[in-house]
Amino acid sequence: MTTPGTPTENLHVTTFEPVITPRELKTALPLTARAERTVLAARDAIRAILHGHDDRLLLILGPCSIHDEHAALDYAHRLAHLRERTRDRLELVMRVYVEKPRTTVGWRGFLTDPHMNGAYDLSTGLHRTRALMGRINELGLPVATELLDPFVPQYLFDLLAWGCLGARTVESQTHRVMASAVSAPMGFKNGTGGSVKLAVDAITAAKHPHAFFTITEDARACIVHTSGNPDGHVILRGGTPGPNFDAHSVADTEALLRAAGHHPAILVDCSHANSRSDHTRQAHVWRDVLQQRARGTTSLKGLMLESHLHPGKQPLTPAGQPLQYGVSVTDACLGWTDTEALVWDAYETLQ
Ligand SMILES: O=C[C@H](O)[C@H](O)COP(=O)(O)O
Ligand SMILES: C=C(OP(=O)(O)O)C(=O)O
Repeated sequence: MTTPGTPTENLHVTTFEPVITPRELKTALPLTARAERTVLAARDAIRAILHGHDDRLLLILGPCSIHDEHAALDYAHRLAHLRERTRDRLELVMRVYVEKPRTTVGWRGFLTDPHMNGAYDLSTGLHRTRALMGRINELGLPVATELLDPFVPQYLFDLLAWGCLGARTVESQTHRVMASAVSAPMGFKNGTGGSVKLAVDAITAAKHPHAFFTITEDARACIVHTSGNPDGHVILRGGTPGPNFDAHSVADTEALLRAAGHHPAILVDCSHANSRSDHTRQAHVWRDVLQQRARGTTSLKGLMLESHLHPGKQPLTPAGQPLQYGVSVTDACLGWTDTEALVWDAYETLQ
């Protein structure tokens, strides 16, 4: 649909394109009874871990970004199997990140650009993402993702066990008020500059009631009033000054959370600035945090790992050229063999 030109508006808009409504998408790809059980049980388990009623560890593992459903399901089958074998001590959830926040520009994720060619076929991205998240939940494996576009939750978030605001949006009021409406527990990353206070402020903001513009199930513009999200927690991911997974940083974070009146619940992201963007260093971060937890730091509730079927990353190839199977196209990831070994390390540490 091209835009009518007027002298004062839409000067930089090329097209408006109609999109399916949330209700139509959910009718085409409904939440099945099995998937609903996965979502509800995982949300309860994660809340219990965060609030100290369950002393298992929350592990959020998976690719930096989804770009290929087959590889994602291959990974999901393996993780679902591992989840079953470790569930007495660990709560395993899969990272299904489909919208990527970029520092400047770059591929913006499977939902936004599913053909990876700059066509921005968001309608197909929505369908394929909902289908994929549904199938992963059907395996009994809960889904975690980052909230980026304010309209996307209406289409997908009945399938979500855990959500987060990333380091680039944690200070954004738009995203904080959106988080206040999310039914799942929400993690808040420290800012890219390293400020943990931004994450603590985001927890405070998201815990409060808010009102904001969004769309209904039938895609009518509306104002939604929220009651606030009571399950916010900090994710330490390091920042410009360096990593922040060490015992001092964890103690400082705990103090900030308590001072703001929040339950001290902290996850550590082993990737990003905590690994200095070297995927192989994630193992060191993981083991260090497990040792802190074993020494009695109970505010450490879980870990996040960027992990795929095969280690490393690959550049996006020119159109038509095949990509390597199961290798990240965004941040470098650990491969499956190392991932499995780290999960068993966590299992043994929690003995
Ligand atoms: O997690 C992924 C990346 O770190 C994030 O999307 C930023 O990527 P960029 O700095 O390569 O744009
Ligand atoms: C973008 C991500 O992380 P951060 O917001 O910490 O950079 C991510 O986890 O994919």
